[in-house]
Amino acid sequence: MHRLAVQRAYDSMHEDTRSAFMDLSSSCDGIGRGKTPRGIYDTNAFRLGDADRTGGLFLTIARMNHSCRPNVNHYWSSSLQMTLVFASRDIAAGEELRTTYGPSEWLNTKGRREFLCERFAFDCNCEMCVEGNDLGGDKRMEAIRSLQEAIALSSSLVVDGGALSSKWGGDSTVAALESVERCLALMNEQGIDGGAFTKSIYHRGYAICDAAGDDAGARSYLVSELRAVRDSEGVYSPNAMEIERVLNRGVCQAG
Ligand SMILES: C[S@@+](CC[C@H](N)C(=O)[O-])C[C@H]1O[C@@H](n2cnc3c(N)ncnc32)[C@H](O)[C@@H]1O
Repeated sequence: MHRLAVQRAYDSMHEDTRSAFMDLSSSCDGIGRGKTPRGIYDTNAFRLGDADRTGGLFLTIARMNHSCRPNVNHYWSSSLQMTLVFASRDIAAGEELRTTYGPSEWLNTKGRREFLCERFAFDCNCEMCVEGNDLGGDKRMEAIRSLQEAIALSSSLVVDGGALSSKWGGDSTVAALESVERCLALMNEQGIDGGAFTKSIYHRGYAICDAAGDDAGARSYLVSELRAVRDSEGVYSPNAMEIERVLNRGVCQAG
C-alpha cells in the first residue's frame, strides 16, 4: 500500500490500536532506522486473495511467523471479509502456529531462503530450513518441483487443446497420473501435504482423468480436491461450492 495511504490509516486509528500496531515487528524499515507505519505495514500485511495487491493488516494474525512446512493455512474470505486460519495437521498444545508467506515451497533450502530474504527481508529459521537436506529434503523438493512442472505441462495440453485430448490416451495418461501420485507421496514424506499445497495437484489429476474419459478416476481426484479445499478454505468457499456442484451433477459431464 502507498506510504500516504498507510499514514492516513495510521492517523485515523484509535490510540489503543495505534499502540498495538506500533508493537508489531518491522523488517522493512532498514537496520538502525526506527519503525515507520509503512515498514510495519509491509512486514505484517497479508494478501486478501490471489488478485489483491495492497493486502490488509490484522493485529492477531500479524503475529504468525512463516514456515516452509506450515501447520496452518490462512485464507481470505471475501464473503466474510475475514482472513480465516485452518490447521493443516494435528497441532500439539503450546506448539507455535506458523503459516506460509509465499510461493517458496517448491524450492530447495537455498532457493527458499533467498526468496524469503529478498521478498520479506528475513533469514528463514523454520524447521524445514534448519533441517535443510539432512533428511533428503532438498532432493525431495527438487523432485517435487520437476514433477509439478511435468504435471502442469501435461494438464495444460489437456485443458488448452481439445484436439490434444484425443491423442491423450494410453501411456501418456498413465505416466501423467504416476507423476501426480509420486508428487503427492513426496509431499507427504516432506510434511507439506496440507490442503493448500495439494489441492492443485488433485485438480490436475482430475483434469487428466476427465480428459481420458476415466470418470471413476476423475471423481476420486475431485473428492480429494474437495477435502483439500475445505481443509484450507472452509466448506463455504466459492471453490469448495463449485467442486461440490460438479460432483453433484456427475463428473462425466464436468468437461
Ligand atoms: C508478520 S511478522 C510475524 C510476527 C513477528 N515475528 C512478531 O513477533 O510479531 C513477520 C516477521 O517475523 C519474522 N519472521 C517470520 N517468519 C520467520 C521465519 N520463518 N524465520 C525468521 N524470521 C521470521 C521476520 O522478522 C518477519 O519480518
